[in-house]
Amino acid sequence: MVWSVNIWSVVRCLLRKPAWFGCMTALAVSVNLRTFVQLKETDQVKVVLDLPDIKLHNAWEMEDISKAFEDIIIGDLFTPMPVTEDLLSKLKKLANIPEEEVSLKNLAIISFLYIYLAIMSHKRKDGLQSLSVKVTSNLPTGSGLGSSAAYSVSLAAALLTYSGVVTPINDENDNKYMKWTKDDLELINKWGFEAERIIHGTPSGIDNSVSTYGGAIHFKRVKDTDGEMVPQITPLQRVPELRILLVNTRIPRITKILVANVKKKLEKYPDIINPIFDAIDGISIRCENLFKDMKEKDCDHIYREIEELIDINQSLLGILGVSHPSLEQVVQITSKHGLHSKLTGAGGGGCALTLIAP
Ligand SMILES: Nc1ncnc2c1ncn2[C@@H]1O[C@H](COP(=O)(O)OP(=O)(O)O)[C@@H](O)[C@H]1O
Ligand SMILES: C[C@@](O)(CCOP(=O)(O)O)CC(=O)O
Ligand SMILES: [Mg+2]
Repeated sequence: MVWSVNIWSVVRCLLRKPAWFGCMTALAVSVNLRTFVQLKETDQVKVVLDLPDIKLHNAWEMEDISKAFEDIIIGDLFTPMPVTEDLLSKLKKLANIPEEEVSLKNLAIISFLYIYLAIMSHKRKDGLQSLSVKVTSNLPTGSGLGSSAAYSVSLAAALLTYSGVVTPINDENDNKYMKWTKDDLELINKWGFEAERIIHGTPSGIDNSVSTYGGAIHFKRVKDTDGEMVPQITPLQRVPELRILLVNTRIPRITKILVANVKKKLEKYPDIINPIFDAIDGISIRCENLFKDMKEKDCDHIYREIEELIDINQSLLGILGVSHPSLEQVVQITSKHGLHSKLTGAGGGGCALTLIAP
């Protein structure tokens, strides 16, 4: 049986805020770049992970996988157990990955094993089926366009669908891509978030949310009745049609490391960094209000203000240490043509986005 699941991918909001801003506001919009997961039942008595986009092909003997199921219990199917250091060590051991080695390939393997073991452990009473899992994407990986979220959410959706936990719904108007009910999407998003925790360290949840729901969202983490910080996801009422140029500097970077560095800076200079977070929060909120005011005509003054906010945002992200000379070069070059650019995602290289105002 071959399954194929396609999930929206994520391009950063105009005025991005990174994960380290626990309760900050962020706007994120998705574009129609897809990540595809293909599951194939095989008789190889193995679990195969095929990631051609990063030139990775791994296989685990079913015997090792069965042992892992005994040793690695990953909580309840409907409330994913948070990823602990102990769980990560066990997953690294299963994958023969050295404890301290952080690489895109390793993060892809560990996040896959986490999702596979967690979800399939509830299906194994029917006997372990050998599977080949292939992931491909239209998104460049490790480039600040949220490919990790699309990867995490697609794997969650595919394995939850394959194991019968969620059920795709038919949409006669568009049967090109699989769709799910709101409740199923919520569960897919929860698992996607846990996998993002492996890849990002301390993600806010915005990337997996916009990968799951598509469209454009206002994202904020708020305190619930138990005092827990939980994501508050509100679809944006109005997103004007903006023309955005994405430039990929092709400078490789790892979000997990960038996020950790900003966290260190926050711990070292809380009185300096927190006001920067507040400033970027204000930019996101102001931008959302500008979007609401954008009508079909005479938006020049609004575009001018968004361009100014992009410049301020880029400078503030530079202070946080997540720009890069290659990104600054894009800012300089585009500014010579009267255009305004900022980094996307966690920065450090990867992509810059430029607003092409009419
Ligand atoms: N198509 C893909 N194939 C394999 N791995 C992928 C794919 N898309 C994303 N990933 C994984 O997602 C992670 C990308 O990490 P991250 O640093 O967050 O960059 P991004 O800005 O793309 O989200 C890496 O572990 C990468 O291997
Ligand atoms: C860390 C974060 O802010 C940016 C990550 O984006 P990317 O992985 O660089 O595309 C995402 C998040 O808020 O979790
Ligand atoms: Mg990412």
